[in-house]
Amino acid sequence: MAKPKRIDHVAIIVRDIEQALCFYRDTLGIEPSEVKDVPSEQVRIAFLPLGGPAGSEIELIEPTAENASLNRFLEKRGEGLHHICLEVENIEAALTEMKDQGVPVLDEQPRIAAEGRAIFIHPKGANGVLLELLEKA
Ligand SMILES: CC[C@H](C(=O)O)C(=O)SCCNC(=O)CCNC(=O)[C@H](O)C(C)(C)COP(=O)(O)OP(=O)(O)OC[C@H]1O[C@@H](n2cnc3c(N)ncnc32)[C@H](O)[C@@H]1OP(=O)(O)O
Ligand SMILES: [Co+2]
Repeated sequence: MAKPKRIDHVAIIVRDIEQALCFYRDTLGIEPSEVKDVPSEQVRIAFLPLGGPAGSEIELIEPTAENASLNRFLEKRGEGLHHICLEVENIEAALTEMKDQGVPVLDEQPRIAAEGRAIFIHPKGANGVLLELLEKA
């Protein structure tokens, strides 16, 4: 069983990363390790690490204009929790296991994520929460 090892990140969708950093960095005091564009996902991401190497991250995601799905999310629901990412040992094994169990996965193959390879599970298969399973690079 491809049991997840740990929470890798909790992703919060925002309209403007710089504005969101006024709270997460300047008020809460969590220094971003990196802010970068991930063109394959049409997003800009800020990583806010907590708890050292074995810890987790808050991931602020800002969709680019082209990302219809995430912009629809912002229109419908506003800013807020977007997905939770769980680290797995082997992403191919996790994908096979999810498909064998009839879980609605959004990927036929693992996709390139910011820090490894990932698959997504549709919220309808995970009690209303979008789940990302990630094998770290
Ligand atoms: C991988 C790179 C990076 C990293 O960590 O390294 C990232 O994490 S990038 C993150 C951005 N990428 C993704 O989110 C990829 C996976 N997501 C998708 O494929 C879509 O967003 C999807 C399929 C979850 C929803 O897209 P769709 O076009 O089907 O959206 P709809 O507007 O039609 O919504 C359908 C239905 O689902 C609800 N919904 C949508 N998003 C979420 C969500 N994040 N959490 C919970 N529920 C969600 C939406 O409200 C609709 O429900 P309804 O009751 O009909 O209103
Ligand atoms: Co993510």
